[in-house]
Amino acid sequence: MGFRVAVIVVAAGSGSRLGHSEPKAFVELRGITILERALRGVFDASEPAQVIVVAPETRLAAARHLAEHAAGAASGSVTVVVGGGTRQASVAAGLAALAPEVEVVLVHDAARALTSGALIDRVMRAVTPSTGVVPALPVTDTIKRIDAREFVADTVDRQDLVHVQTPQGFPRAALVAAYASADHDYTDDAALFSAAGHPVAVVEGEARGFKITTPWDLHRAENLLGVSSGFRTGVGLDVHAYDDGRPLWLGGLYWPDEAGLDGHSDGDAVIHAICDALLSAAGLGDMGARFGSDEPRFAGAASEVFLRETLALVVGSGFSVVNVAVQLVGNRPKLAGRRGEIESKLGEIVGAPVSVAATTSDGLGFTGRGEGVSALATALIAKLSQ
Ligand SMILES: Nc1ccn([C@@H]2O[C@H](COP(=O)(O)OP(=O)(O)OP(=O)(O)O)[C@@H](O)[C@H]2O)c(=O)n1
Ligand SMILES: C[C@](O)(CO)[C@H](O)COP(=O)(O)O
Repeated sequence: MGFRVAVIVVAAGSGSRLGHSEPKAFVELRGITILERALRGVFDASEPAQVIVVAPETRLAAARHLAEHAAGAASGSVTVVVGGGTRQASVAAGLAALAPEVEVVLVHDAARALTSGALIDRVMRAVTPSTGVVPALPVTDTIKRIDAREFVADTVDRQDLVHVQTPQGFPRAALVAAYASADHDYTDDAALFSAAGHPVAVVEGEARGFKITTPWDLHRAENLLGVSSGFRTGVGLDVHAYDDGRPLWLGGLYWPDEAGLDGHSDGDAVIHAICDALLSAAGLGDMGARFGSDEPRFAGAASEVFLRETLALVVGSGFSVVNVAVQLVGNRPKLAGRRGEIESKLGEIVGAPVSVAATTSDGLGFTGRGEGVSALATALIAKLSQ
């Protein structure tokens, strides 16, 4: 199938101002990478397009995988190419991969992860055989020019100022020619296109199309995606008898010189209670239903495995964990000395704060008689908007 339109999504930047160790487009924004979120907007546009993702050399396979995932059932084709040392070089690499039949090219920053399909449509429709298009919004702050000493030199009239976003759309032939003759680096494609003598029209941008540049922007995007249909709580209880012949695993830690806990897996009551709390909060049943004790692969299993699988189920159902609290009831082991260790180990797996408390039952009941332990956990999770 031939495409009239191509969308080049530039994702090869390092994101130095964001300050993460991985390239910015591969940083997660509420469990989904910035690149995949940007691509969802692209695939939401009404006209199917050739989508060209420009990625860092080290992330080509990941970019392809994310793009195919974002495409889902949408029609469109995905091409992934290696980016360059500047945004402009990355766009040039994308232009070199255009399919022959493409007439209109949109260039879009992966960093504008929340841009809607509607804005992409608006830009696509406004491009003519001779005119480029940029989405723009009015400047709302007062703009000052400053001097070398960082003193205010003057106030700029903002009446005719806008700030521009992406995608920016262009007629293919004129854009390719403008890129071929560009003699210096421009901060956007429209500037390069204008410098080659072509007109650029403005369409209305959108507030959610802001560029994720700094940690503050990422935070803002996270908040915008935030909770859409409220919080849910869950509760989980687990009980295990002591077994002197087994090693003790509790709270994801190994406890030397302590009697172990009986069970089909390693008997880690703290983790099991947390798994049940998370599953119940998400309405996903319980551990028995999900990780049946009749399954040989769970015999003697480290309970960390259950927690990781539980998390995948919860997150896969569109939830994010807000926090987890768990209390152990038992005479041994004494958790206090290793509380921080447990909280940080489990918090890392859960991706949210986990607080751990412990108590004895004052000699009462099976825990008081030293026959075993029980653990009670609660979880708070939030449904995310997609
Ligand atoms: N060599 C580059 C530089 C930037 N970009 C892309 O251009 C878009 C806008 O760039 P910006 O947000 O400034 O990203 P970075 O250059 O990665 O950020 P920084 O300047 O903070 O390092 C981003 O989607 C980025 O991935 C690119 O593909 N290739
Ligand atoms: C293309 C752009 O996003 C339009 O606003 C912007 O110019 C990119 O600039 P940066 O310096 O690469 O962040």
